[in-house]
Amino acid sequence: MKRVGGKRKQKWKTYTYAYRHTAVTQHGSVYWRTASREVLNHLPAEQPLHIALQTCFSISDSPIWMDSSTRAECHHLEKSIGGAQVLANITGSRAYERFTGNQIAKVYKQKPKEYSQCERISLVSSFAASLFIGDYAPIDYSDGSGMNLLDIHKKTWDETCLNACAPGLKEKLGSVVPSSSVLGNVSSYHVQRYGFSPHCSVVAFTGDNPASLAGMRLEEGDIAVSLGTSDTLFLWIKDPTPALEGHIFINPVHFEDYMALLCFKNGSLMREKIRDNCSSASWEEFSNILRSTPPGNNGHIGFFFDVMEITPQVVGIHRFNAKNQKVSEFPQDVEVRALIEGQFMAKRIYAERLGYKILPQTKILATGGASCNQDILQDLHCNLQHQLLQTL
Ligand SMILES: Nc1ncnc2c1ncn2[C@@H]1O[C@H](COP(=O)(O)OP(=O)(O)O)[C@@H](O)[C@H]1O
Ligand SMILES: O=C(CO)[C@@H](O)[C@H](O)COP(=O)(O)O
Repeated sequence: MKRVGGKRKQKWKTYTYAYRHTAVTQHGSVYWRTASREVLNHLPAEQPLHIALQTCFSISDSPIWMDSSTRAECHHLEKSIGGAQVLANITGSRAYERFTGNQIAKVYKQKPKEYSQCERISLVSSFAASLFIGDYAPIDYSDGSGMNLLDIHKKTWDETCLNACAPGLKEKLGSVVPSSSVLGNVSSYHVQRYGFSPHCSVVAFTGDNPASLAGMRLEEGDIAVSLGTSDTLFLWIKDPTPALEGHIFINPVHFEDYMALLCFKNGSLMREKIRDNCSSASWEEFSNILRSTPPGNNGHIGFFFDVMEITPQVVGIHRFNAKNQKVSEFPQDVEVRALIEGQFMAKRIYAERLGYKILPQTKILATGGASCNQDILQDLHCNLQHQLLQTL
């Protein structure tokens, strides 16, 4: 809403903001082929985007956050900057395989021709914004913090990190802007083809986790848990202390502040696997089991990492009985409870290890696909032992 008119004659004029649907997966990268800007600037209203843009990408399979094949590039980046902690102090995170700088370094190494044919690299968020404004959209501070390239204090690209990843990267990345920046109006393509108002403003797009922090109106002291494909835990902080575990991003609401985030890769896909094995592929049955088994699981505990976990870096399924003996399987109902309790216990332990305090007044807010499941939420509540608000 924007107020127009003088003090006496106040009117409120409503603008449509293409703002609500800006939450996209973090860390993924899109490689625009040379001369694509021209195409983007003059999209023909009679063509769908996938036809109009079909020649615009120099890499056809864009890497996404689930890729963990860049260990060598991570080592190289940390070595170039003086170590993992130095990198974390500058960019908010030690080198992570899914972080975009390392993904770009791999593209440059394995596909140098395609890299040189690329004039612009977008994140998934700035890519989506580009489609709306009909031009290359800048990367926003918050999502840009998930690249191992941005100095989160100076809010500029770090030259040493850029040079360690690939040549000519600064030009290909363009500028970075605060996450709440208005980028411009929606392009004529959207006005003509989809009937958008030509006055519709486009705000910078950002990653799903920063957008959740903004959308959930998180206050200092609150903790948010996202139960999507990945599980994440994040909070609003003022004084960042980057560590070798977890991430610090620039805050999407107040860019002088920060957000701390922990990411767990074995989230919903792991729960789906146990649901399929132990509760006839039914969430209802899964919930029945959670309701009919006691908190604490009579001392049985399990850690389930189907794929290499991010926090902590381990893989495999590890079950322990009440006598703390490692066992190879559990009865199905014990397995379901062990999974959920193990996942939420890990969140609490890792959050506390990083110094995040869960106080009596702390609100725990849950979002993401699995937050529609009251029984999973109940367990989250038991494990974090505080007031729980479900927001989406
Ligand atoms: N009733 C439910 N109980 C538990 N998990 C659910 C339920 N419904 C959906 N989910 C999970 O939500 C996940 C999708 O979450 P979502 O936030 O949409 O994903 P993303 O983070 O990729 O956008 C699915 O993988 C599914 O396992
Ligand atoms: O890698 C991270 C956060 O650092 C993930 O949380 C991605 O942002 C993907 O999220 P979903 O697929 O779970 O939405």
